[in-house]
Amino acid sequence: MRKVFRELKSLDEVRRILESLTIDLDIEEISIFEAYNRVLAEDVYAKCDVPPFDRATMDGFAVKAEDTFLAEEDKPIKLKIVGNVKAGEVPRVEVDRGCAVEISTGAVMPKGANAVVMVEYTTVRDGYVYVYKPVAPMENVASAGSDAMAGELIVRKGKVLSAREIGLIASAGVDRVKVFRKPKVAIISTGDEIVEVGRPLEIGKIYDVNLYMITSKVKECGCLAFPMGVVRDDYLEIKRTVENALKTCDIVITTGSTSAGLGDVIYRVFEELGDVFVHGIAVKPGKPTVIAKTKNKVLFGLPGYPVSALMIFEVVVAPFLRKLTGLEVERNKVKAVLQVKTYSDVGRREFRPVALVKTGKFIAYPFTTYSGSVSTLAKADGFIEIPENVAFLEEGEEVDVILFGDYKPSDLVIIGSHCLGVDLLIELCSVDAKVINVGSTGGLLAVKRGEADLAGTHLLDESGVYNIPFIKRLGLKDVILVKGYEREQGFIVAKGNPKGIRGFEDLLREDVVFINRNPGSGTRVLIDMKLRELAEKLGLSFEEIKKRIKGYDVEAKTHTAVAVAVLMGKADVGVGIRTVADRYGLDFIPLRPEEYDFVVRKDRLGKESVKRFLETLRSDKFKREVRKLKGIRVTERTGEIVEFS
Ligand SMILES: Nc1nc2c(c(=O)[nH]1)N[C@H]1C(S)=C(S)[C@@H](COP(=O)(O)OP(=O)(O)OC[C@H]3O[C@@H](n4cnc5c(N)ncnc54)[C@H](O)[C@@H]3O)O[C@H]1N2
Ligand code: MOO
Repeated sequence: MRKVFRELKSLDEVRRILESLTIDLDIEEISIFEAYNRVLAEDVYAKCDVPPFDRATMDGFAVKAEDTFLAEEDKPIKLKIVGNVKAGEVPRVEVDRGCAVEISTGAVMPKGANAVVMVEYTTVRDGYVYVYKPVAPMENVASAGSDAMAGELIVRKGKVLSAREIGLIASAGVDRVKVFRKPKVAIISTGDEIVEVGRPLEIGKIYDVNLYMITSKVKECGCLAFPMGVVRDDYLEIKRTVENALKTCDIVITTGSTSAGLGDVIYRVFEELGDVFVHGIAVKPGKPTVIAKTKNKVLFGLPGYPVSALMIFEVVVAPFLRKLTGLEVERNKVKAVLQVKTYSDVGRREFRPVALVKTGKFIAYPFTTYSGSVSTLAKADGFIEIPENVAFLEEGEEVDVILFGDYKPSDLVIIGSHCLGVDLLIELCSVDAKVINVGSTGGLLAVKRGEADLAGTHLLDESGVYNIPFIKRLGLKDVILVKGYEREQGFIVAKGNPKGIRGFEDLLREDVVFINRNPGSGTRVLIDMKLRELAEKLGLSFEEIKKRIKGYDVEAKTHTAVAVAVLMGKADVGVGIRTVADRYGLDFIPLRPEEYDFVVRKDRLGKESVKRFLETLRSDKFKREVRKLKGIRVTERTGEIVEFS
């Protein structure tokens, strides 16, 4: 019988349990060269005085301070130079009344002297030094032990050693320290479909993401990472690998095979090897997380989806590891304004990756992609937390964004419709650009609000004109349109066009399955325009035509998704750009060119990054390189500025 099954625990409860859990780590002695970011396991005491002697802190003359009291700028006092001491030397002379010894910074103060006059306030003539300014006793002198005294406690046990502590420890003559051993963490990926990067990818397989991603996170938390590779979805194999890992490691992290569909392999393995105390957390993503403990060891079973695995690592595993390694730090947070109304499941705390744009204040763009999207993670600057009892956050609401790392604003912000041509332009102009893909309309609105410097757009109006009607309709002022390039739109079909698709009439055939695009996309406008024309030609209503097309209701959100649907045989035909068809080795039947243009705010035209981007668009280099992306074509209008009122 299972002890627990999907009794979802709240995140707070899971954190509380983990907080009370410790792993005893033994102690090792290491050189201070290796001590950075390690946790001291013993108090460190100074072996000598720091500094070890009274030391001159300035270049000048060691004197008896009382000899200088009457010195004035226009009435210097005169002292006889009786010798000199350099840093590292044992002084061979003493300073008597009326005498001075030339001394360099860091040198031992000669007997009898109690202050140093800086060389700037002296002149030397005929074996005498003339002092123009009095010094007080101990002025420009650091006395022995003033930093630390021999036997003094200088750094306490538990301290995470930074460069500053290591410097202090070195000054006190301590070259080796006792620290806690770094926790050893094994990382295991599971799944029949997962292949280690570097191997060939067969159909149905995907490259491992989690092994590499989680290994990096483990290191970031100051632990020793032991990536153990990919294991098939097989109870015995997974059990054997986890058992093996437990022999040498303190913590084992698996990803995948947590969900009910697979008969809860990880749950069963963990239960066999330890005590499962978390089986499901009321969070999104990452609900199927399993956590168990055995004597002095902890097992984490993270869900397979990379976004889920990473988020659970961030909010559950990382705090636990960082407490062990002493690297615990408050996460960096910024306040931001939420750009769009964001829905969430009530009953689960949701973590939503966001991209940040700074326009005086921070604007947060939530990602709507599902937990499998790895590019989301690379593009996100951080994430927001939506509480369990909240069904949505309003547009404009202030949110806390927990940063993945340090946020650095980009030089160029492009928000709009995704295009491989834009990726190429950015590569060629080598500016630090942030690209947020929210579709053409979203891009125009972002330019209007000033969040984006420019937007890439390809909106076809029913009048047959691209972009300008939309710019006007959406009320964009003080912007210019820069003509971009043409993208060839057409039917994307399987290699060899097995269904013999030639035109929109073919979509009405019984044996043809279509894949549509989302409303609001330029492609959808084109599709509907063509279908209206067809309806007129056949004397049918538009509604009737729509009903007769199999798959009209199935909408893909991107060109790529259309191509993939065709590639996987889910649809026979869709409409998209040639570049994508080409990339997936699919056939392409051209329909008409689409005008992909850039809308730029006038107040950003002087910005270096914007200038570079537009120069690149007009460059010969772009013209040359863009040919490689079949289906994108520069025209004689590329780079032309279109002003309108
Ligand atoms: N019927 C149900 N199905 C699913 C449920 C559920 O409650 N009932 N939960 C869903 C949720 S939520 C999540 S999260 C996942 C968790 O499933 P698993 O932990 O079993 O993960 P897998 O099925 O093995 O993988 C999910 C997904 O991620 C890919 N993956 C796995 N490992 C890796 C890796 N190392 N690198 C890259 N990608 C990886 C895998 O191919 C799958 O596409 O279950 C849902 N289903
Ligand atoms: O728990 Mo899953 O992680 O929602 O995607």
